Amino acid sequence: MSPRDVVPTGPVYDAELVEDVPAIAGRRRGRFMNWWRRSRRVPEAFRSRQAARDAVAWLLRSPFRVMGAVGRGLVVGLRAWRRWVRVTDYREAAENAEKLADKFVEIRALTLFRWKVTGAALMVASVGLLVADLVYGAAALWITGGVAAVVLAVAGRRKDGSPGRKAVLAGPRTLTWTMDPQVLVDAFRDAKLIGKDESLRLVERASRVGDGWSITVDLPATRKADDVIKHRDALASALAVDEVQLIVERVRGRGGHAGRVFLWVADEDPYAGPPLRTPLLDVECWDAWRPVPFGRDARNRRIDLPLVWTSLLVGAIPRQGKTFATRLATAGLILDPYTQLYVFDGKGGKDWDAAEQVAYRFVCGDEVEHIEAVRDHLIELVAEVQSRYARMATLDDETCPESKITPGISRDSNLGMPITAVIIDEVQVFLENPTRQEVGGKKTTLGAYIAELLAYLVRKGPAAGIVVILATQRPDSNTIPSRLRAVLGSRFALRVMDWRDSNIVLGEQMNTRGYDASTLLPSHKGVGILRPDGETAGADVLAVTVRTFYMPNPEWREICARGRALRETAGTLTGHAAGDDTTTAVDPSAVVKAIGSGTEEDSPDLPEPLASVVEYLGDDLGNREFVPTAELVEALDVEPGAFAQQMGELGCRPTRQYVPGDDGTPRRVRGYVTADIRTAVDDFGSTDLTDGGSS
Ligand SMILES: Nc1ncnc2c1ncn2[C@@H]1O[C@H](COP(=O)(O)OP(=O)(O)OP(=O)(O)O)[C@@H](O)[C@H]1O
Repeated sequence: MSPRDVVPTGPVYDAELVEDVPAIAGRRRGRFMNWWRRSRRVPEAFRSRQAARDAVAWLLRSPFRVMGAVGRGLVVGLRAWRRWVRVTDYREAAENAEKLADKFVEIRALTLFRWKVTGAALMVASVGLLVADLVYGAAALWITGGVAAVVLAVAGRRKDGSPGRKAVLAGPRTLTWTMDPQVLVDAFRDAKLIGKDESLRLVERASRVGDGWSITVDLPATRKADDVIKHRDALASALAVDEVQLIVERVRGRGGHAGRVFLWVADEDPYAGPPLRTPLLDVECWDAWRPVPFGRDARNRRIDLPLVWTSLLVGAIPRQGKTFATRLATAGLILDPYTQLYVFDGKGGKDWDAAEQVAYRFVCGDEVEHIEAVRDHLIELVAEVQSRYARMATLDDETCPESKITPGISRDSNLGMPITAVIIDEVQVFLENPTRQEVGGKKTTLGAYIAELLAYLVRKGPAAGIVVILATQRPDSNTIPSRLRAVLGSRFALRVMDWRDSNIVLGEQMNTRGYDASTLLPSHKGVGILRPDGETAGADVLAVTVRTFYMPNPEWREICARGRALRETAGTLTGHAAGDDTTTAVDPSAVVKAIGSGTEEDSPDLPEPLASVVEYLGDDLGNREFVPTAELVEALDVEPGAFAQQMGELGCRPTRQYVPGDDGTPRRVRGYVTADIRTAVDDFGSTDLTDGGSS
């Protein structure tokens, strides 16, 4: 740089301040916005930015809407006048009665008369306006024009149901219906949830709740809230929002009834955003008897999962958060030092290795020796359940009021009946093992025997303090036999392949009740449908979509380490974690007797669509005589022609029978006699076994 490049400047002082006007203005604006959002004086509805934006848009649009209404009013007025002047009603009546020729002269005279009336009225109006203009000046014309515009705007306002004047709104209607509930009524009609002539009754006005709008409505008499839940996606489509944004719940108990619906429409995807941290990390220990914090629902309410006195099945396709969800439920039990843990991992990765330091029994792997070890531990536990019942019978009524474990019993080390949790990840690895073995003189497979042992523990164990948690990435009917599935109390389905798998996890016909885990988005990791055990949760809702808390490996390890420290302090560290893997000697015949015949071969796989029909009907297969084809086609979501053909090939031919219609009068419909379906199932079973035997 040459000296010529240096430019002379004035003196520069230390700490010279430069007034930053935009920054100050920005700060003031920020302060004002802060005050606006927090002040109690500003109504809740005005605090949201979206509401403010909407109000401004509404204001800006209103002149155009008025002009539009005036234009429509003009057209409506002209049309009405034309009908009147042409005596259209009289003319049509005469035409209908085929007397137009007779009445022609009369109609013509009336038409002429009405034209004259029109002419006279126009003359009077023009003269009146002229006089008013002369006497009162232009103001009279303005006032008359204004009044006429108001009259025309009222006549031309958008009214529902009038042909050609139906509101057509673009984009999401979420905010529109908060101002004009008629839009909500239209959406219900479009979704066919209410009839054309029916309407809704608003129990409460639309209001802001969390990051969304909520409203409670009463359906017309005879319409059911359950149907709205079932057809939630149709309503979401009519409201032009994604179905994950629309929450529909029945209002139950006091103030609720079968036709009262609570709707909540989220501003945006409620399951997006950063993962949620589990509150268990903030506690030193947890009481296993308390429901474990599991996640949050769309409205950000915490969902807790009771585990004692129930069992849990978690199902999902891979990489959706199944192991994470299972570990979350387990974490609550780990943080209770009085809980005994049997941890079996069929995957054999490192997902569960941290639990080894707290587990009473621990198996990780999918080799035969691992599966046999699991079987032996389960046999040990079945014997323990029997022993617990025997010991509870000897306790006095004060310690054990019913034949059920209590918190006091579970923590009394002298009684030796702690809450014992069996956690099995990738349970299909154990249930599908085909190694033949003989149990109680009958031939079976290792997998089938494990299924029987688990079914016993799930059925009989809860009252004796046994909690069974099973997770599988193959929630199909062959993997988890129905006799085991049927007794599992709580269910959690993350995303699965199709509605059948969803029903296998959540329970029969849950898709037809509006709960289908195959509709969850792949991007929603850790989001699933929780169907809590009705007995323990006392929940008002049948099922709820939950975004589980996120507990990655470091936090999981921290919880396990904390669990170990708690057990060391309480002196409850036993079994595998304490380096003791000796299995208690058990009399196998007593176990076989306990689980009953329990060692049946699995029933053969039925071909589709018979398997789905049998699954859909469940107990109804034995209880009902006839099932309409339309019902099956809708429930199974199949193409009617192909369905009838496949059923025919399996020996089920449709017949016609009378069934009660919606209004109670009998209707004759096509359908299948359940006896035929049962015969087809039996026939298939015997053929399959014969084939199997001959091969
Ligand atoms: N609650 C959650 N919030 C956010 N992300 C999650 C949550 N739960 C799980 N995930 C993400 O999903 C991924 C898969 O989770 P996880 O390992 O539990 O799946 P999985 O169903 O057990 O898979 P696999 O069947 O292969 O074992 C995790 O790596 C994690 O990043």
